[in-house]
Amino acid sequence: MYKERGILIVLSGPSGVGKGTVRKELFSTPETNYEYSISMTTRKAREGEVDGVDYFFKSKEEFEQLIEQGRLLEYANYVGNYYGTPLDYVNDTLDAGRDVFLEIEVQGARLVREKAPDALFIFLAPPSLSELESRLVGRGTETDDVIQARIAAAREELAMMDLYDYVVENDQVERACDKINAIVTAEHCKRERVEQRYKAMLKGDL
Ligand SMILES: Nc1ncnc2c1ncn2[C@@H]1O[C@H](COP(=O)(O)OP(=O)(O)OP(=O)(O)O)[C@@H](O)[C@H]1O
Ligand SMILES: Nc1nc2c(ncn2[C@@H]2O[C@H](COP(=O)(O)O)[C@@H](O)[C@H]2O)c(=O)[nH]1
Repeated sequence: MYKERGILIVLSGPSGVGKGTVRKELFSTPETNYEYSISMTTRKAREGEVDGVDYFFKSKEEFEQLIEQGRLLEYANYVGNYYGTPLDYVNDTLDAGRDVFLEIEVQGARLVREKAPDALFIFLAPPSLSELESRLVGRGTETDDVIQARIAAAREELAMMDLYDYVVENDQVERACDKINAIVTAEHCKRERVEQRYKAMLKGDL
């Protein structure tokens, strides 16, 4: 039986905007029907992060081997570390008719746009630059140098938001989640093309 391919959902935006927080909130409810693609990274695990849950933590050599073997849908070198999306997991899950959710930075999202133009691109925007900075500082997981580098990157990343299908402001986590779920539901309605099935039925083709 023909099975509709899942939708590749790409949530992107600057560091500290709340992508991880929004993603965890989305996945904490049983109604959420997406599969989260766990990324590979060469970054060191933060306190409490678990290999195979938060990321697959890799050495630089291991990561470069994955690149050479073509096993990543996309990857980026972001503020001194590699981050990438496993290709087979994404393809197998989409082929099984399940939606896949990527939470990635902006360079990577651009590469996905080239390789999978039918993906759904959502940019998570902060209420303001100063709020972005205070979220990044308040998280307390990076050194001052890294925070400054991420803020510098954020200015360039924010300039890319009009390349996305949708921009969702993360003023409140629950509100942002509701909007993302609504966008995905609408995208399913669009792709199901119910009206074409009706037209075929009315013509007697089905
Ligand atoms: N809507 C919100 N209002 C206030 N604080 C928020 C909101 N969303 C997230 N935060 C806080 O902002 C900080 C950064 O959030 P988070 O780690 O989810 O960002 P991120 O975009 O995933 O960052 P990175 O790209 O660096 O992984 C966290 O301390 C989080 O609790
Ligand atoms: N291009 C990709 N970016 C990714 C991927 N997984 C995570 N990320 C993004 O990297 C930055 C930094 O993450 P952090 O965990 O060190 O704070 C952040 O914007 C993530 O969304 C990926 O597979 N590809």
